[in-house]
Amino acid sequence: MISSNNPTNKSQTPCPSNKENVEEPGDKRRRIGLGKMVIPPKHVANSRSKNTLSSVPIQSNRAGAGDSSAGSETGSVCGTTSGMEFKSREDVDNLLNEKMMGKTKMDLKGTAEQNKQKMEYIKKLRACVKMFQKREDDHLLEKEGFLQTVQSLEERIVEIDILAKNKQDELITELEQFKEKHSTLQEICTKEEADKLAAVESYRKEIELKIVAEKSRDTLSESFAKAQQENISLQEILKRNQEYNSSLQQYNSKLQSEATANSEMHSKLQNENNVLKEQVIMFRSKSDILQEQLSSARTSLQDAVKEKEEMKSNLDCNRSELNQIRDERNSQIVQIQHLTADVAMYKNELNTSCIALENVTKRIAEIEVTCSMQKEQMKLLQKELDSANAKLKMADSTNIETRMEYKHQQKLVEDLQISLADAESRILDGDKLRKKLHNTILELKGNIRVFCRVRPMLNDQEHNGSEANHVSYPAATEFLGRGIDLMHKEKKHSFTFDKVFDHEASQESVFVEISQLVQSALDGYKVCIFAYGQTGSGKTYTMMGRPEEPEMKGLIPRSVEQIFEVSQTLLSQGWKYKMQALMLEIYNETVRDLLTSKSNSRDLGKQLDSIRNGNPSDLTVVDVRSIGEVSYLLTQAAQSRSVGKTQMNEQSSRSHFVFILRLYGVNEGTDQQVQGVLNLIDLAGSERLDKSGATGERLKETQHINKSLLSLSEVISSIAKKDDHIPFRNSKLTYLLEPCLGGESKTMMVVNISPEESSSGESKCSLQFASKVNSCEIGVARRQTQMRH
Ligand SMILES: Nc1ncnc2c1ncn2[C@@H]1O[C@H](COP(=O)(O)OP(=O)(O)OP(=O)(O)O)[C@@H](O)[C@H]1O
Repeated sequence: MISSNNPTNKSQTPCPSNKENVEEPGDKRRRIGLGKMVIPPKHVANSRSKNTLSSVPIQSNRAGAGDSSAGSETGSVCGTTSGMEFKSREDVDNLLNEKMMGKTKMDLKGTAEQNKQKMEYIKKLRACVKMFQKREDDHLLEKEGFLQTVQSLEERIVEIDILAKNKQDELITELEQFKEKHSTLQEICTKEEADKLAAVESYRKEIELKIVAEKSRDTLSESFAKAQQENISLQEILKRNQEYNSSLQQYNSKLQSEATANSEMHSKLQNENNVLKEQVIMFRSKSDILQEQLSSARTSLQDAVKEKEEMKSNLDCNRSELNQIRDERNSQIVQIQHLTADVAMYKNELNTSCIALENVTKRIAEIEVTCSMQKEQMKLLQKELDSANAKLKMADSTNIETRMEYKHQQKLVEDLQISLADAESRILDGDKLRKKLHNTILELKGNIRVFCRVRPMLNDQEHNGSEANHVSYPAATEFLGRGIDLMHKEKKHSFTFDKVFDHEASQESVFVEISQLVQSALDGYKVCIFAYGQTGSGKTYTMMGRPEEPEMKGLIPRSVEQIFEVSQTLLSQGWKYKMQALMLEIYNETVRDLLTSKSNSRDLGKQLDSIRNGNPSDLTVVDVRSIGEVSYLLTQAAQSRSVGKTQMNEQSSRSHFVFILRLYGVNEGTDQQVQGVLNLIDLAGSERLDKSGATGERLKETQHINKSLLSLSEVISSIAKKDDHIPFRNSKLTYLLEPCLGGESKTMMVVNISPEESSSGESKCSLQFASKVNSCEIGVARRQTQMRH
């Protein structure tokens, strides 16, 4: 009985009692004839026919019912065998075993009962044989059907084979195509992979180059700063040396004047000495005379003493004579009195001689005192002379030392001057290298540089207790000075720019970062710096500042100062510059000249082409020769500019302010010519209409400002997407900025941010716009240089 596609299994687990599972061979044929895909394989068909007995349960009643001829032939048998069933091989075996249990057919001596049983048995056997014949017929029919089926199946198989072959061929060709495609794709893949690797490599190299360039820029800036420091300290040393030198010269001349005074004094003293010597000689001669007088007085005194002695002896003689003559005394008394008078006279003479002697002695003593005094004086003078000589000698030696020191200092000054010149040339070289590196970095980056500056809280805001907690700066080295984090609606937004200045950054520190860019204008580049941001965020402060206060000066006055100062120093290298200033504003989509009186000011919108090309006929172009002239023009322009009060800013710029400084440089030595342009732009502030509370004229202004800033953002988006068409002509502002944004110039944007939390939405928009600007590749700026004919 075939009830499934697995007859083998059926033979193992037949299910004869389950009639619902029984399937007629005819059914099978019908099933196969319907062409269903249940096709028994050949060997299954064979095994089925072979195992019919063993595997197919036998239903003799069905065989009997289905075969009328058998029924007629074995009618009695059927009658007696009704209900006889050969369900399985066991039934047949049982039948055969029944025979085995009884006597043999040949045993004819059995009872009638036995005969009846035999007849019954024979009937059964006949029924069994008939059933087998029937089954054989059925099987033959079935076999025929099977054969037909097999044939049709074989045909079908052949068809299917052909189809399969065709399909296989198709598949093979497809496979080959796929293989080809696969190999080409693999080639592309490997190429792509190689390109990717090359790109990654070149990107890595670029990053390395960038790092190297940044490092060398840093080291150069350091060495430049150092060189500047050295320069300053050398200049200080030089100044001090010069001061020291001049003080030495003063000291030297003082010493020389002292020396001449000393030599004058010396000669004077020598004169005095000579005079004194003459006096001494005179005194000596006088003394000699006095000595002679003294000796003659002494001899006369001796003579007088001798005379006195003689007289005494004479007196003695006379006394003896007196004694002798006492007698004769009376006669000789007169003689004695005469003699006494003579003695008295001699005594008087002696006294006068003594007095004269005393006088002479006194005079000698006086002369001796004077002489000794003069000797003392002479000694003193000699001492003074000696000390003066010693001083002179010392002054001479100090003079020599000073001269030597002077020479040494001169040598030092010369050395310092040489090293100063060396340092200056190194600074110049460093400057050149830095310029080159700066240009290389810009060329490598090829994009607009963007700085971000956060305004400090204004006084009244601080008093209101407003805090700028929502703005912070990442401390990671990678983002230090370049990153800014903004909290808006409890979400953190991080941005990175070329430089970020916090609220404490000074005007000077901002300018230092752009000074190289300003310098490029002198080198012949077009330079454009513009400030962008929400109204009241500090654009005008950044660009103009307060020019009257040195610390508060903004980028425009500082740039002008640098341009003029550097152009002066470049004179020594043969460069002569001519400069022209232009100032205009774009107000409500009209272009106005700010250097003409307000009454003369009219819309120059149609002249934007000529303004861009550098030959405007109606715009005032002023030749400027000094910082003062430009400052005057800036003040004039500031007065003409459209400014108004808004809810966000006391003094809000209601227009885009454009300051253009054209520079024409000629080098007399090399005949080289350069043409640079410095565009400094203070954009009007973006403003949310609901927040600004503007109405009437203010509303119109705000709408124009927002529209032109929107055009700017559309232009930036197009550049960032590298669109074929950039909508520069959508507004006057973008049309004017086209040369700056189109790759011809070195461009930098300062995005200004208000620190108040209430402005975080606008700050986010500004920072997002700035990021987009930062990612714009605008190409490489070209230097405008040529040779003079
Ligand atoms: N860095 C700063 N330090 C000190 N004060 C500042 C700074 N930046 C801006 N301010 C002050 O903030 C106020 C607004 O600044 P400013 O007028 O420059 O803004 P703005 O962006 O030009 O505005 P608007 O677009 O309306 O013209 C001014 O009073 C200015 O002096």
